[in-house]
Amino acid sequence: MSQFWKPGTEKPRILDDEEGGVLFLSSSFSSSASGYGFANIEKQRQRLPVYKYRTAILYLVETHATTIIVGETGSGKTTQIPQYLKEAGWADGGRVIACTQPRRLAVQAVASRVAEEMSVKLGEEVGYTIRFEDITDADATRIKFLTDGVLLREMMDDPLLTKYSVIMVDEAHERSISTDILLGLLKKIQRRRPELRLIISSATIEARSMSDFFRSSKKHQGLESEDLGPSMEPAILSVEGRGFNVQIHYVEEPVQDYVQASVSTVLLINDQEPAGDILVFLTGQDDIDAVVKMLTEETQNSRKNSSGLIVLPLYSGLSRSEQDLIFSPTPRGKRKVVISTNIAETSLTLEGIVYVVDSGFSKQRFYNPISDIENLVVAPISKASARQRAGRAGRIRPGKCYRLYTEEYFMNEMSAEGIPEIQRSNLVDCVIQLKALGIDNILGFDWPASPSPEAMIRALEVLYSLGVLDNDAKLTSPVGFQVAEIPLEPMISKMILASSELGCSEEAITIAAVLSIQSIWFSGRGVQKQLDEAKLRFAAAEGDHVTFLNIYKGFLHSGKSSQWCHKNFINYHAMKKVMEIREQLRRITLRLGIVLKSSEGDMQVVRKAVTAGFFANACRLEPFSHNGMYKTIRGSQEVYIHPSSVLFRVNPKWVVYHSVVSTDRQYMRNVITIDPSWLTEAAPHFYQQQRQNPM
Ligand SMILES: Nc1ncnc2c1ncn2[C@@H]1O[C@H](COP(=O)(O)OP(=O)(O)OP(=O)(O)O)[C@@H](O)[C@H]1O
Repeated sequence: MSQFWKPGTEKPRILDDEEGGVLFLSSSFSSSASGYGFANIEKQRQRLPVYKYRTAILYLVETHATTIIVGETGSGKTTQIPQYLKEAGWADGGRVIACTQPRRLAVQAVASRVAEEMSVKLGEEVGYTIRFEDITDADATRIKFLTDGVLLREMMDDPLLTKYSVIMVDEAHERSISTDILLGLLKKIQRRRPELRLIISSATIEARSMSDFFRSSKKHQGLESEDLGPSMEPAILSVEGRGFNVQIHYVEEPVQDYVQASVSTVLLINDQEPAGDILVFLTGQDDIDAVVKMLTEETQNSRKNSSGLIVLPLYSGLSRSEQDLIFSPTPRGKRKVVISTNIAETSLTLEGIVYVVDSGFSKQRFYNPISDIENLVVAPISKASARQRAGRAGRIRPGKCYRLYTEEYFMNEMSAEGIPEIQRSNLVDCVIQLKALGIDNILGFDWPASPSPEAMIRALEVLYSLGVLDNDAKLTSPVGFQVAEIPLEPMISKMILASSELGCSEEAITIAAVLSIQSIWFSGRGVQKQLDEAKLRFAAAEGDHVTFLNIYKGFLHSGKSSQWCHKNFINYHAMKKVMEIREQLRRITLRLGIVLKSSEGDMQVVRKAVTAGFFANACRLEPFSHNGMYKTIRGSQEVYIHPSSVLFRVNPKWVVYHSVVSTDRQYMRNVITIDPSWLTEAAPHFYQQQRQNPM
């Protein structure tokens, strides 16, 4: 491999020695630990770098309201600290220790691991909660893993999060939108509950700014403690040492096509490297499915070595059984290749992984408040992400990471850290959550990183037009509160509420369930023709949402058959997930007093309901356009119908879309035809200007 790859020279450091006030201890894996597997879990726990800091961590948590822990990936922060806290009595007297993660998959995986380490049944003493899945026991659970989004939702019922004694916000360096909102709110809660302990754990050196963030509040509020309570000054602890050594290799020349390059790299590793599974980081379902297909063909074409490859995709929305395959042990003589989005980037330990292939890209959200479009864009990752990705190779033995970019690029061009999600997202969701928690002055909210005022104003405007906020920017009753209560994007929730009045709530919850997952279609290179033919069998002239209803009906008719899905190029596991989510939504809507009713085939009301939620995403086909160019009504942005839509090349005059992805152009995904008069009916305020200037 040496003619394509060269070993890297970088020696990453965790924290600057010059940083004052940082408590340093030193630890690393002992060399004897580098074997394959340990005698038992307890020994394994004690060999993690974080173990040497156990006493220090417990001391700091006891004496400080906020402790910031910085440690490299694999040092044991996530799995060990909650257990140390439990052992030290922080879960006594019915109290609960919470540990948040930005990603659902990480929550499930880490909870399973901790339950295993503690020899308890998952869902009892150790449990987890993610959206649409609660594996906890209200009486028994003492350590609870949950997504940061779920903890935010819990605040709606219990604003001071009274059942928690310690909340550990893990992977804070990822700066997910929910983590940032959570940090702002936790800071507020601490003022009311000084006994609550916070642990902010991060893999990068942002500790200093995080500490300033928590420090400023106490000083401002004059809450510097004078009694015997914990110090309000945040403590910072740097856990040195990480998992096993990971050798980094870079390409010598930039690669043109990372999909092709990932395939060749996997095959090269398979040909030339000893046993060990491979984890490949790509950007989304499309390129993952393409690589899975190319590698699967390779194994079937009986290349001498590649027949032993087990190729598995990994992206959000996989079913439990598909996930289990990823985590299950690799059979003897085989090599697993997991092709993943960045959901495997943090907190996951996939036991057999020895090799990581990093494309250097991920799909990221970028919102432009001027055009009012939130794009999902394939963009370069940051150094922090690259290190996390490499870290997946050194979890239980030494590993290697192959970066599909040059060392020079890594050193000189890659940004150190990503932009916090809150500064590149549409804020509709975030505003409604804060409003539901009674935070009225959103512009004045204490953010770890301030979102742009333009994005905030746009969000307030959309929520006002959705009927969720009133003239005083307070949640309306009942619509605003109901929208906040449904754990979906506010526009989808509004569609469901509108459907109740229009008599098509059965259809609306089906559409909502399908929109909540990535795609129900099977995809992959080389099957486009069959896929297009399959789509035609269900395609509805009204657009994708009605097509989803046809598919759902067909699936039910088939007796929810996997063969039926296979024959029609529909992803069976995705359909099972749709059924699960739909069932949950049915329960939630019933609780909210929404009467479930079918429109019995009247698709006009269904389209009206979609418009009532998604009016802000309305577009008109440009007159005389020969290439299917649309312009958004608000913002006048150029957009096109995505080739995956049943309306691709049909190009009806008026449409609303669910989301936009950017590749060579801005493409609308999930598109439905509308009558423009419904827009002014649904959102008179929003379309005021267009009325003055007739459409
Ligand atoms: N499911 C598992 N099977 C085997 N070992 C595991 C498992 N989960 C964790 N470990 C071991 O525990 C170590 C520490 O994992 P942990 O997730 O606590 O680290 P971390 O410091 O939080 O890293 P990250 O920032 O990547 O989450 C792993 O490197 C691995 O050696």
